[in-house]
Parts: sequence; C-alpha cells; structure tokens
Amino acid sequence: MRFDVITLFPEMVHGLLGHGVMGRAVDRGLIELVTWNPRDYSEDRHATVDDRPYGGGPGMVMKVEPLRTTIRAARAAAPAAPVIYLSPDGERLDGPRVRRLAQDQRVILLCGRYEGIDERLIDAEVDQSLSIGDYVLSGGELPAMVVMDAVARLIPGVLGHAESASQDAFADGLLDCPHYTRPEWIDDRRVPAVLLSGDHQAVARWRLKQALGRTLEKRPDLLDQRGVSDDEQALLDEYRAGHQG
Ligand SMILES: CN(C)c1ccccc1CNc1ccc(C(N)=O)cn1
Repeated sequence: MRFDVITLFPEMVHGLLGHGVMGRAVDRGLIELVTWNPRDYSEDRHATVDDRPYGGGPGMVMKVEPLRTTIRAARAAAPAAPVIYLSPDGERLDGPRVRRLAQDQRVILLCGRYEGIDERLIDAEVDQSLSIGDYVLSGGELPAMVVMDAVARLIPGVLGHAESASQDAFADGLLDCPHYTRPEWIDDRRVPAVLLSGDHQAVARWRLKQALGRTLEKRPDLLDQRGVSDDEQALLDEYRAGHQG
C-alpha cells in the first residue's frame, strides 16, 4: 500500500511512519509514504500557495495553482489512485470505509490548510472527501495520519499476530474486551480468575461475552447494526445476569 500525501508540512506526516508498528511496516516495505509539497511546485519567487478570499472575510484560501500541478504530479506517479480530500464536510470515516480503502493499492491524500481550498479545484480534482469527526482542525494532516494508521493496520503483515488480536473485536463490529497484565493484584482489585485458568476456550468465551456486554452498554447502536447470534445472545444474558446493579 502506498500513500501519496499532498501537504505543506511533509515532516509532520513522516512523523507517523517513523515509529512502532508503522515504522516497522515501512522498513519491511509493506507500506510506502511519499509526500508532495505544493511549495515545491510554485512558479513564483515567494512560493505562494494561498491568497485572499474573494468576497472578503478573514483568513486565506489555498490557490488552485500550485496545488493542481502537485495533484497532477502525484496522479502521474499513481494514475489509478483516488484523490481524497480530508475535510470537515467529508463523508465520515468508519470501519467499512477504512476496510474499503485498504483494498486500494494507492491513495492520494490531499491536506488543506488556511480556510481550505478553492472550490474549483475540489470540483475538478477531488474524487472523495473524508472527515474523521465533527470538529475543525488546523489542517488535513492529522486526519490524513488517522486514515493512514487505520488503513495500514489492515494491510496483511503490518500487525504481527501479537497485535492483530486488537483488530478482532472491532473488525467483528464490537467494542474490545478488557485487558489485564501483571501484577495479579492492584490494591484490592484482581485479575478475573478465568484469565489465569489456562483454559483457552473459557478465556475466548469470556472475552467475547465481555465484548458483547460492553458493546451493549456503551454502543447499543453498534449491536443493533451488527445483530447477535443465538449463542451470542446467551452470552449477553449471562453478562447481564452477572452485571446486575
Ligand atoms: C483548515 N480547515 C478548517 C479546513 C477547511 C476545509 C478543508 C480542510 C481543512 C483542514 N482542517 C480539517 C480537515 C479535516 C477535518 C476533519 N474533521 O476530518 C477537520 N479539519
């Protein structure tokens, strides 16, 4: 998977892929990041990328050029890649959209700054807009990094088997089960006995029960969307019986 990111702050985006799971995935060639800085494609001496808004008002708007030249350069390197604009008015990023993006070989992520980009460029060059939530950020770089991290984790091999467990619950449309590690006691709180039993089947059953129960409690909407099997309903009943009051 290759990410081509168009941004005025390349170093910000490279920061994501220099550490941990993502850093190792880049080292292993499982994911690739190429950044394109519109300032490098500006014709004028001052490398102008923004200008005052028609109609007046505060702030600046990103100009069509040099952005369009930058997009075309990135497209030339990745002809089939969709150009995705990170924007507060984009479609909401969710699990299914992340899974769909992970099917692409390449994506071009366009990061806006200032008050945004001239609308004519969006009309002419953007394939889809994505939002990571209903809030405004100073630029599209953080949303782009959120997209890259979420997508990269679904690329085969990126998560060793040790980390892939964290995908199971969410991929299954449920919230995650609780996690514990040493020591066995913290003050008067101990680790649930089943997790010390060595009974892998019982542990798996307990984890699914917890994931189902916690999803019911915290995100019933997810459970409605997903539906539950008869076995899972039985686990839910058990969970509720154990969590009275
Ligand atoms: C500079 N701004 C206000 C702006 C205006 C228009 C487009 C992009 C930007 C960049 N900022 C973003 C981008 C995405 C999100 C999100 N919710 O995904 C939040 N903020």
